[in-house]
Amino acid sequence: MLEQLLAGSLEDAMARREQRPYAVVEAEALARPAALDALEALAPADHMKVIAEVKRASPSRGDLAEIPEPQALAAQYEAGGASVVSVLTEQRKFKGSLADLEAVRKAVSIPVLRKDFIGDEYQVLEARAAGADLVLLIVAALPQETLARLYAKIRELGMTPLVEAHSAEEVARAVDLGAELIGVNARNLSTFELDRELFGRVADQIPAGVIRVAESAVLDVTDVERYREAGADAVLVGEALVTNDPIATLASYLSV
Ligand SMILES: O=P(O)(O)OC[C@@H](O)[C@@H](O)c1c[nH]c2ccccc12
Repeated sequence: MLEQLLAGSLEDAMARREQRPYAVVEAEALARPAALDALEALAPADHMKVIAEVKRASPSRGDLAEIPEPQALAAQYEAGGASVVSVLTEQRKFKGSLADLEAVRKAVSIPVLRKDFIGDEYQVLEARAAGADLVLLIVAALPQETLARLYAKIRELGMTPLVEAHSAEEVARAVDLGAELIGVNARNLSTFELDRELFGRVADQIPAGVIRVAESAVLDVTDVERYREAGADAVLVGEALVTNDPIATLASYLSV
């Protein structure tokens, strides 16, 4: 499934590239004001930080919410105290788009993450051109050399890579890249199975000074407490925020 998701995102990107060549998007990316400092926004604090996700649907959970105005939801996230807004831009299964990201960028002044299946520099340029400050890199999706190349490209454009792992081996590869922001996804993107204990098992492998994000399967405040006890600096939450009152839900998570 992960291979199909990546192949679909790359195919969609190559279709856009026919319309908007590399050099055009590169010029747009370079003309943007500097990216916001995501490491500062997510720096460890005396409470859990939240990366709040704009997420309409997923292959594992189906349709979640319509979100006709992603910018309005993102503004609520910011008002509710989120540190970063994550925008799913994958179209086929998550029903997102780069237009969502652009709309969100205009509506908030906190850092914005492009969440997609990234495998090519062109997608990184698109992210910056649309106003992203962070880009997700999924270790399981790519060989190490490709990850290193994309990691460097994201940094070169002033953005922060969020490097996502789903096993001890993948955390080691994220650390090898020099990642300063590592996400441990409880959901296996190949099988969609959840492993809620994974974060706790691998957290100690993440060096001091690296920001640790627990991703997926936060359904209530007890999940946030569990991740906090296991050493998470931040949680990345989608479903629980798009299916409940985002402001009240964020308030409860930020009290942890
Ligand atoms: O909706 P949830 O269970 O709160 O999960 C959010 C986020 O972790 C999830 O959307 C996610 C994590 N890694 C990904 C990679 C691709 C697509 C989606 C994701």
